Amino acid sequence: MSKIAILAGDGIGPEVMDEAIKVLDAAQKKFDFALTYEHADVGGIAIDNHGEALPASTLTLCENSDAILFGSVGGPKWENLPPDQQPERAALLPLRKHFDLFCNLRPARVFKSLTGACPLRADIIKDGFDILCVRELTSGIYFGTPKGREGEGPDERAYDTMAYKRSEIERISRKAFEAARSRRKKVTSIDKANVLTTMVLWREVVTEIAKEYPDVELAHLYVDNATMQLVRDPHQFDVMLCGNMFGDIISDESAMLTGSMGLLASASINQESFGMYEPAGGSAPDIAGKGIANPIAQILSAAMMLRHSLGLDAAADAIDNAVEATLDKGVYTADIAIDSSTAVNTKAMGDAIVAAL
Ligand SMILES: NC(=O)C1=CN([C@@H]2O[C@H](COP(=O)(O)OP(=O)(O)OC[C@H]3O[C@@H](n4cnc5c(N)ncnc54)[C@H](O)[C@@H]3O)[C@@H](O)[C@H]2O)C=CC1
Ligand SMILES: CC(C)CC(=O)C(=O)O
Ligand SMILES: [Mg+2]
Repeated sequence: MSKIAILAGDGIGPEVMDEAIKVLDAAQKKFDFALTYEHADVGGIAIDNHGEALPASTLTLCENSDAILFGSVGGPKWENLPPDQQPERAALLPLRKHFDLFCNLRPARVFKSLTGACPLRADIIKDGFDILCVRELTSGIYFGTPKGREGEGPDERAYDTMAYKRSEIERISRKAFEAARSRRKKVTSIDKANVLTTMVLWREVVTEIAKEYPDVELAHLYVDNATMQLVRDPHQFDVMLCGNMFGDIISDESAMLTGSMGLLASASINQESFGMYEPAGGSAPDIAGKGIANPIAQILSAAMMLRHSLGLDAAADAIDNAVEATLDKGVYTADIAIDSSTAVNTKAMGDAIVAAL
């Protein structure tokens, strides 16, 4: 019996989480394993209910669980709080840091039946694409110190620090090369070594680690070129190895290439394979409460949880296949439907995936 901490969070989080739990329930019946769920507040809802974005009780629940299934946090209601009290900075980043979830895996591939939802020309995606963004998640500019704000008037200034330790680059690089070994054996490291000293070290260390993996090809790209190459020819990429901020940006871009932000799952894992599983997108305040969000990113994140933290590969594969079969049947939420009059809602998409499973 594995215990799952369910942190649905804000905006569309609870809506898509309900569907992921439905799919996990169906997978348990089919594959004969047992999960227990315990729900806790995180993010804006936790600020409203407990006065802080990451209550101690939520953190304790996560510590006592086998994995965390996370929705999303943040939204306009909490945007005017002091920055260090806002859901993203006071809950999401501390959770990642607390559990040392340095390895963020964000797989983006175009489903055959969704090539029409990809914003690229048909001739560019005729060969499809299958990219794994391996993003460093607990360091870089999101965590570097000092960060702050000082002075006033025209001299007022604000600053953040981008810093990486050699050991941090080494461990995420190894994850990228290991992942590439079971894929198409190519790592493209994304940096800005022509301008940033941190990225000079990044490139040096990635190049050194590559020597441990002579069977894997290594290429380096500056991030500006990489974002351009991604829309010019996504098929050229296998594993994209990125620091925290560049991976954040590249993964949103690759999500849209698959057809929608609502399709991109992610796993945030530590060295012991403990993980938090979360859609790559956010709380989507523009569609929250309407019941129309695409639950697939949350459902595929749940599948990643079964695979990476619970060793239930067959069940994870079955969920992946059920999602693909559902899309093949032409069941689309509004974000991926070419003809919006045929779009189904969040719940109907979840039901269709359960039926396919
Ligand atoms: N992991 C997390 O909890 C994250 C939280 N955020 C927070 O979420 C809030 C909104 O951020 P945005 O920049 O608007 O990014 P967002 O990812 O929430 O939304 C961007 C666009 O993608 C669409 N979208 C996202 N998920 C979707 C889904 N499942 N189905 C259909 N459409 C979907 C939204 O409707 C919106 O048009 C902010 O407070 C932000 O800080 C943003 C990213 C990650
Ligand atoms: C608070 C942000 C770092 C969350 C985000 O945009 C992400 O992880 O993709
Ligand atoms: Mg992001």
